[in-house]
Parts: sequence; structure tokens; C-alpha cells
Amino acid sequence: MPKIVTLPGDGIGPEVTAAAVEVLREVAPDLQFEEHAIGGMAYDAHGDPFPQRTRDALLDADAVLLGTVGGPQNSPWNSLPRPMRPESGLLALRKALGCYANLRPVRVQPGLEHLSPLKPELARGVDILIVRELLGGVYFDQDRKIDGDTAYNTMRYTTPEVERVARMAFWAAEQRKGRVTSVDKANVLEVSELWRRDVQALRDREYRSIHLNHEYVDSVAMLIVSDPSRYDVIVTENLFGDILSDLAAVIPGSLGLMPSASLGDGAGLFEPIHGSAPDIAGKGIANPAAAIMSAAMLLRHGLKRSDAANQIERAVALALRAEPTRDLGGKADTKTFTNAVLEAMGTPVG
Ligand SMILES: NC(=O)C1=CN([C@@H]2O[C@H](COP(=O)(O)OP(=O)(O)OC[C@H]3O[C@@H](n4cnc5c(N)ncnc54)[C@H](O)[C@@H]3O)[C@@H](O)[C@H]2O)C=CC1
Ligand SMILES: CC(C)CC(=O)C(=O)O
Ligand SMILES: [Mg+2]
Repeated sequence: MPKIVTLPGDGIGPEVTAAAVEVLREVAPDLQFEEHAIGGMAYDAHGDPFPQRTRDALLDADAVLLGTVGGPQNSPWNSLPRPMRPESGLLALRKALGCYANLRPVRVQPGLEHLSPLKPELARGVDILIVRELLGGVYFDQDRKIDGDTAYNTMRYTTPEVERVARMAFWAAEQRKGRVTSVDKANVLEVSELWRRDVQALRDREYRSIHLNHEYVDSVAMLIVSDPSRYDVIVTENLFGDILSDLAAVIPGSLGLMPSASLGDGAGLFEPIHGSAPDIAGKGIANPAAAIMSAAMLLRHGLKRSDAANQIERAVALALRAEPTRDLGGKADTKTFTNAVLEAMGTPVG
């Protein structure tokens, strides 16, 4: 009986996680769920955004399903010492799980081109996988400080860190169209120079069947939305990947359509890429599709149950076709959309 640790967190996290769990219970009744605290609500309840009890629960987990963390801009959480803030709890969770590769698919399913603000001929068939390095760069480096009118953070990578995430990107590309674009800022940053050198060397040594090119992050920010079909797999460092993937959410039409899987040393972590959306939290209108599709990624990557994952993804596409959520200009709210997905799972294929 696989054990799934759920961490609903803050804001819309509990709303979208409840929807994802409902769908998982339907396709995989043998799963055992154990809910724990993370983020701002964990700080309020236990004085720690990543409490020891949550940490302990991960030890025998087969997979972790996360909602979102963080409060609105005026939240008292934002005045806490940085290690006590909700976002620090999430970073500590990722580190504890050793999830160094964050897979963020950007797909426009057939028949859903109309949800994209892009011209249909640009949106049609888009299928990009962004592989974001998740445990390094400015988010984690301890060489950081704010002192009076001076502050700094450090973007640092080592060859082993670059190679392990690049390997994940090459592995994914082998099962796709065989193309990897490595994204950096090597014209300005030494850390990007190392990144580019190491990704190229690994490709030349071990992945000669993969077509690898290198592009600058500023140019990719333009091209990913103006010519998305040029990309198959994108691999990039932590901060660039965070920003590019939110930008890429424009392609399917909403952040609410962007799931993710974070893989690495042990149990995988599965979470929507969006934040806690304080502007809509508690209203019952959050789009749960990203969380539900993250649950599908949990089944595929965490439990090796691809059939069940495909069933969920197909049902989400059918539900979106029938009635999109508010963020996509439709009328469905969290509950009606989740019910539509559950109903579509019983619909015969074809
Ligand atoms: N993985 C995580 O838990 C993340 C947490 N955050 C945190 O979330 C909080 C809010 O951050 P924001 O910058 O406002 O980003 P956000 O992603 O929470 O929201 C950006 C915009 O997208 C909308 N949105 C996001 N997800 C949606 C969904 N499922 N359905 C419908 N609309 C959706 C929101 O309503 C908002 O207008 C902050 O405290 C931030 O630090 C931000 C990003 C990731
Ligand atoms: C720590 C998170 C708030 C960073 C983020 O925006 C993300 O992982 O998508
Ligand atoms: Mg982000």
C-alpha cells in the first residue's frame, strides 16, 4: 500500500490538493494518504515552516504531494527571519528529499488551443519539457547577506550538480524528440560558462544521439512564447527555470495548467508550479488542474503507473473542453471542475 504524504500548505494549496487527492482515490484506491503541515500554516501551528513531524513522515513515503506555500504581500510571515518564512519551508523540503530536477511540462492538448492567448497555429501541438535545476543557484547558496544599503546572493554551481540535472534532461529527451536546449547567460556569467561547458561535455561523452544547443535566457524568454514549437527539452538553472516556466504558462493559458514533478535521490515531490494565489484563496474558484496533473505525474514518475496517469490527463483535457475554469475564461469552479474530471474518467476512450 504506497504511502503518499500530502502537504496542502497555504492559500489555495488545501483547495487544489483536496481535488487532486479525490482524483487519486478514484484511480488508485490502494493509496494511503498521510497529511502534514508545511509553510506558513506550519509556522503558525508548530513555530517551524518545515516541522520535524513533517520531516519524519517523509522517511517512509513513496511520494509527496504538495499544494502551495506563502501568504499575501502584507502577510506577517514576510517579516519573519528568512528561515522561518513559508518559502524557506518549501526549499528545506526540496533539499530534504534531494529533488534536484524539477520537470515542468508545457503542453497544449489537442482541442484546447482556444484557451491559449497565442495564435492557434503557434499554440497547436506545443509540447515542451522544462527541466529546472532545483537544489542549487541563488536559492540555496549560503554566501548571501543584506546589510544596510548592500545586499548580495550568489549563483554557484559545481560540475556534479550540473551533470546530474543535465543527465535527467538527456534521459527525458531520449524518450521524446531527442533535442535539448540548455539555457544560460554565458555571455555575462562565469557560472553559466561552467554550466554550458559541462552540459556540452556530458552530451559529447555519453549522449551523442541527442541534439544539443545553447541559448541565452533573455532570448529564450522571447522565443518560448513567440515560437514555442522550436523547443523539446529545456534544461536550465534554478532561478532561470522558475521564471521561464511561469512565463511559459501563457502558452496553455494559465498557471493553473502547469504541473510539476521533482525527482532526485529518493521519494519524488509533485506540485503545481503556481503559488498560493492569496487573491483568490478561500473562494472556491482556484483551478485545480495543475494539482490534478501533478497527481498524474506522481502516478507516472513516483509509482510507475502510467496507465492511471494517462487516464487522469485525458480526463482533465475532456473537462477543460467541456467547461474551462474561471482563470481560463470559463465558468467552472474548483468543485465543478473536479467533478467533471471524475466523471470524464469514466468516459470510454474514443
Ligand atoms: N510553490 C509554491 O508554493 C510557490 C509559492 N509562491 C508564493 O505564493 C504567494 C503568492 O505569489 P504570487 O506571486 O501571487 O504567485 P501565484 O502563482 O500565487 O499567483 C499569480 C497569479 O496567478 C493566479 N493563479 C495562480 N494559481 C492559480 C490557479 N490554480 N487557479 C487560478 N488562478 C491562479 C493568482 O490568482 C494570481 O493572480 C507568495 O507568498 C509566493 O511566495 C509563489 C510561487 C510558488
Ligand atoms: C520557493 C518558491 C516560492 C519558489 C518558486 O516560485 C517555485 O518553486 O516555483
Ligand atoms: Mg515559481
